[in-house]
Amino acid sequence: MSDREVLLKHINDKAVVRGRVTLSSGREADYYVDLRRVTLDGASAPLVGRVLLEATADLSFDAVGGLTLGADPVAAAMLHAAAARGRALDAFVVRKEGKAHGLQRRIEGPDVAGRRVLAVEDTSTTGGSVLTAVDALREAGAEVVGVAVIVDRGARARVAEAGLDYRAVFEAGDLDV
Ligand SMILES: O=P(O)(O)OC[C@H]1O[C@H](OP(=O)(O)OP(=O)(O)O)[C@H](O)[C@@H]1O
Ligand SMILES: O=C(O)c1cc(=O)[nH]c(=O)[nH]1
Repeated sequence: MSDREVLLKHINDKAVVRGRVTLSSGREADYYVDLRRVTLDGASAPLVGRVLLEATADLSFDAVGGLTLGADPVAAAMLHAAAARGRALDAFVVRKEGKAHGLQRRIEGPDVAGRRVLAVEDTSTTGGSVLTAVDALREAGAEVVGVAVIVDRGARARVAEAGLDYRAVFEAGDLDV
């Protein structure tokens, strides 16, 4: 089985939860994909890193990250998968709000100004979270080369409308829901 096929099995086995749920956007849905149960799972996270590197192999970027919290382990998995291949890839974390103390940074990690970066998410439904990260990155002077997510739940059109290349490893229809 390919990494992508194994990852799909892990998502179906560990992350798909059926039942009425309120989503980040306030919308209601009949299932939830709790990808933190995959991206923070020791057996699954390496697959996430490799599969997302593969899905974005034709894009040129040297830092990856997104809006905390869902994006954080995705970026870390990609960083480690890249390092295992001898590729230098930094990660960053976009805070939901700026920090009032310390260095008051909205984006943590190595500086992104002037760099080509990839914005990631575990899952994207309306695209609101990832586009918030994109806005913060652009404000910080980064060039966002695209958006990559593990599971797309419908954000493709909105992200594309924002002029961004959108890579989703899986669509909702690929899942056992
Ligand atoms: O495309 P959207 O409509 O923005 O929804 C997707 C977002 O919802 C989830 O995060 P959540 O807002 O639950 O926060 P968390 O990452 O802090 O858990 C998920 O990790 C995405 O970030
Ligand atoms: O839209 C969301 O908030 C959302 C959907 C989903 O399936 N999983 C998740 O973590 N967030």
